[in-house]
Amino acid sequence: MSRKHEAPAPKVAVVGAGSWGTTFGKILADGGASVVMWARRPELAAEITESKRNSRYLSGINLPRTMTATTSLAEALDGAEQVYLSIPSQALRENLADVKPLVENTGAPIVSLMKGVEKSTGLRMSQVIEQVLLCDPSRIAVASGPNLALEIAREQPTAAVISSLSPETAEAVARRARNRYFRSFVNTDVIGTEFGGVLKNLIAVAIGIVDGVGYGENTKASIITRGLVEMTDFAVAQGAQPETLQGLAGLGDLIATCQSPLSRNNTAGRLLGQGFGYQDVVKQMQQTAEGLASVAPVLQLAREVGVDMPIVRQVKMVLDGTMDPRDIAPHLTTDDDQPQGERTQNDQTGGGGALRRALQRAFDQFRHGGRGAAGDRP
Ligand SMILES: NC(=O)C1=CN([C@@H]2O[C@H](COP(=O)(O)OP(=O)(O)OC[C@H]3O[C@@H](n4cnc5c(N)ncnc54)[C@H](O)[C@@H]3O)[C@@H](O)[C@H]2O)C=CC1
Ligand SMILES: O=C(CO)COP(=O)(O)O
Repeated sequence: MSRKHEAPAPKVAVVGAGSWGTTFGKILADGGASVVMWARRPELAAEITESKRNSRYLSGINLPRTMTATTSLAEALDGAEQVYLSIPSQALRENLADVKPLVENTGAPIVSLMKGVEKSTGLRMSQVIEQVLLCDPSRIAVASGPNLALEIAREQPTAAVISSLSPETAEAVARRARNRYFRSFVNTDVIGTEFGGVLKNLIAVAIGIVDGVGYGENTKASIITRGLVEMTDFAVAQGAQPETLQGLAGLGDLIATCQSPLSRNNTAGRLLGQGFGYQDVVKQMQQTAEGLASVAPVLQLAREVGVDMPIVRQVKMVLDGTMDPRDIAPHLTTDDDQPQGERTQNDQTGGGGALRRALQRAFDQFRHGGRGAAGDRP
């Protein structure tokens, strides 16, 4: 009996073989793609290719047979239909210089899986990609959401958001990045989607700190709730749509990261709360905790748009060693003695926020041919 001719699996590339890059590679492979990872270390590339394992970052997980890895960036990117980037945010720019000539003429979507801002510039990862690759922003997408790598690697059902200024790009990526345990929604609010991922890390550090101190659920719920207000105020002032912060990339990721011991940001905060200094915490962390490097640039951006972020400010003071971790809670909302309303600063501008949102929405609809921008759409 002759075998039916099957179309070859489309090739996708993932740059960075840490916990998230490898997990995302598995998501893509389980969704039907042929995945080539780029790893820095030859022994890790060999382990992924030959043993279908990444024991350092994903202990106990079997990887699909359609996943391989190489230390050659050219080999990884050659013929890739989509390119996913998953390295620490502070290392993106230097790595993109090598990626640039290999993707210049391909038109393949470039997808950021990262959740940090560049310390030296305050730029989001999609902005760094656009700046270094000099590519059309409609080629760039970002993925975010409540996505703790190890849970997904264990195939626990999870949702994410893929965001791009181009709905077509977002949809193409979302179609590739889905399988029986992973569902991708789409939106066009790149600013909100990216900042959701960056900002929840900072609140997760705060939660870790109060956990380390030994405070309980009231303190943590207060920080999570007021943290979401801070996240929304900040992101909206940067041009995000508030709905995005209520979705998977905001509230969803905030919940997951703040309550999971798997979170590295949460873990780093807990060590700070237990009394370890910043340098000791960095030494003890085996994996990337993006929040630590994002605190200063986020506060700088907040100052520039006149948004107060009391929780993030206190995290910085703990990191700097100028605040005892036990003092973080009394300053939850403000140093001001005056009682404050619970609403966001955005709402307290007497309708200015609503007006800005309406204008932004109208602008986005115009830009995207009458289609709405925000909201996690399946
Ligand atoms: N682990 C998770 O659950 C999730 C992580 N993310 C984001 O994914 C990004 C990557 O994080 P993870 O994979 O978790 O970190 P990780 O610490 O597990 O792995 C980082 C990877 O980057 C490589 N790397 C380190 N420095 C490098 C450099 N200078 N140049 C090139 N490669 C370098 C490491 O060798 C490693 O393969 C971060 O922005 C993180 O916020 C997003 C969602 C979930
Ligand atoms: O982004 C994440 C979950 O969505 C992972 O959080 P951590 O980087 O704190 O581990």
